[in-house]
Amino acid sequence: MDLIQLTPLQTLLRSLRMVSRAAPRELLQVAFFNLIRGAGPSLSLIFSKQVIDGVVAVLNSGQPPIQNGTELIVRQPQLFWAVVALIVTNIFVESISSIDTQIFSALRDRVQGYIEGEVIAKIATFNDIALFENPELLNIVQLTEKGIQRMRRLAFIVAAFLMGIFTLVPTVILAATISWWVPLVLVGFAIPAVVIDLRYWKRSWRVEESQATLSREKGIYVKLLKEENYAKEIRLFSLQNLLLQRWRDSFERLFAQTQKVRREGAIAVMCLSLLGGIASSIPYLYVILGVLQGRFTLGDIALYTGIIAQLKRSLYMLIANLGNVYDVTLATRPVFQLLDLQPQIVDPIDFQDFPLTGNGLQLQNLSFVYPGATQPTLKGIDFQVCPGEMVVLVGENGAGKTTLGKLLARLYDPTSGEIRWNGVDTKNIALDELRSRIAVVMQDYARFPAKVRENVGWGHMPQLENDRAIHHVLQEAGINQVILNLDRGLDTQLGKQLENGVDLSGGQWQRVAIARALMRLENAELVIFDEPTAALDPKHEQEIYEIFRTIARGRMAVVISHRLSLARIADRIVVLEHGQIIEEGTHDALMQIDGRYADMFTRQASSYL
Ligand SMILES: Nc1ncnc2c1ncn2[C@@H]1O[C@H](COP(=O)(O)OP(=O)(O)OP(=O)(O)O)[C@@H](O)[C@H]1O
Repeated sequence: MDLIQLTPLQTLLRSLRMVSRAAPRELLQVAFFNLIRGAGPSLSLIFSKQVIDGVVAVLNSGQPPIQNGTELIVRQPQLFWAVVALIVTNIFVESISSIDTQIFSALRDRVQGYIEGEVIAKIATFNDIALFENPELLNIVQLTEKGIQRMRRLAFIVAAFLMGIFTLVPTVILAATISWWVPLVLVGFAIPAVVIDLRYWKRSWRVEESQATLSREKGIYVKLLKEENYAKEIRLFSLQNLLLQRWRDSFERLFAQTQKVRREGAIAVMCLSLLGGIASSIPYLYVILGVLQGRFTLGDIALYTGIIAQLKRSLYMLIANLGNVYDVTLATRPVFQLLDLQPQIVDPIDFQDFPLTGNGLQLQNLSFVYPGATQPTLKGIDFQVCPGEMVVLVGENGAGKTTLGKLLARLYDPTSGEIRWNGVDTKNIALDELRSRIAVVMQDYARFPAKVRENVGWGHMPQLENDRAIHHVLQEAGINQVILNLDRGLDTQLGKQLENGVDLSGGQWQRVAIARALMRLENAELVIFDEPTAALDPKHEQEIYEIFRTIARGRMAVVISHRLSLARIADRIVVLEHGQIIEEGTHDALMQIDGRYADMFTRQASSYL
């Protein structure tokens, strides 16, 4: 699975398109309000100048001072209306600002909701589990979280950018009335600031990208220290200090790297302010000299001081946002890399008919290399599972048994070779149809924080509300009585994460997972059980074997187990070592050849004596 490479410009354009798709209405509202807010300060400056010049004119006229409002209207209607206009403009701009906050929040939430939805929908509908097992892809998934945050920020940046432009344009026009070169000086001084800012953001993102692994590592220590699964062993083995120290080390390393970039950021901000200060002081001195030389009025000082401050503010608002845009562009790239990721396990373009009967499963010269791995986990696997046959896969830890189970369930496709089911290459069968004919209990089965009904019924959705069917499979899995004893029966919430949730023991959870697989039996022709009895006490093992026998009857069953007593009931045993089949046959036949299986069986049997 290759990640696409996007240039910053491509990412920016896609980000902007996504933001506009996410919240078109809110964006229009923000643009409208910013247009009004942007023009407000310039209007306010013009009216301030008129007020000051009006007041100075009255003071210099030698007439008696104005006593009240009526006299002001009669003697200086222009000054009166300038004051009214100034007050109304200021009140209007202020009141608009408060509405703006709400519109901004709506824009931010819409953008976040839309993009988060796209990302989780992509992850949810992605058929390959490599997304959850491959470090490079895991990094991308982790970086999308930051990308979503930054995309949210992009919505703000767009809004602030509009505000900056709408404020800048009238201010530049007003600034040019001081002299044509004033806007040029301010804009000219801003260019190096833009360059500094962009370089800072680029560096800062590189560090963040390189930190993804480190920050995941830090997250792992937090998880280990906070989650119940690890709590007991961490205490029993006194691992707290070790893990705390590791967390501290990762934190310090992350902090040191970030701090270095922050220092560079602080220097960038200082340079920006320095350049801004120099740029704005030149026209400011020019205006003061102009007043002293009689070219400008006192009102002009207020107007021009305001213009310079505002031009500076809006220019630097644009510059800072330009830097932010760059940062956003770099950070949102993983979102698009994830969205563009093409799953390798896809539905075939031309479905082949999937016959209900045939010669069962055939694995032909099958090899498999995990994405990113250099060595194959499975090599040259050839074997067959006939209809109605129960095959048990045995082998030492890491031999490749679970991997073979994943290939049979088409969670991965073989790197070479093929799996044929009733003569059809499984790659040519519609995924949903293929999976509907497989019932699986995985070694690391899911403990859904959901109701008992859902934990079981999700195995076969149409039966979710069928209490009889659910109780039946719970009975088969030997856990019905436990569920009947719960206050709310099938509607009891399982898992401590939920309020009033009930937790089950490891063996009970395993039985629930078995019951879920049993729900599929109506359609399933292949059952795959990976360590189905690992969490069960030996007293009940025999009972579970009986269940297997019932389940397997008339179906193909592939069972992965270290309990070799289970292997005895199999029609055939396949022994894996280092990803290859080294022995195959019935229990008796394998005992007779006195090879690896016989050795494992004898060792295991002697440990029970
Ligand atoms: N997602 C993965 N990416 C890379 N390598 C993997 C992955 N999952 C498993 N492996 C490697 O593949 C090999 C076989 O693993 P697998 O889980 O199939 O063994 P197993 O026979 O089921 O072992 P066990 O009896 O301990 O469950 C191991 O060396 C393991 O490190």
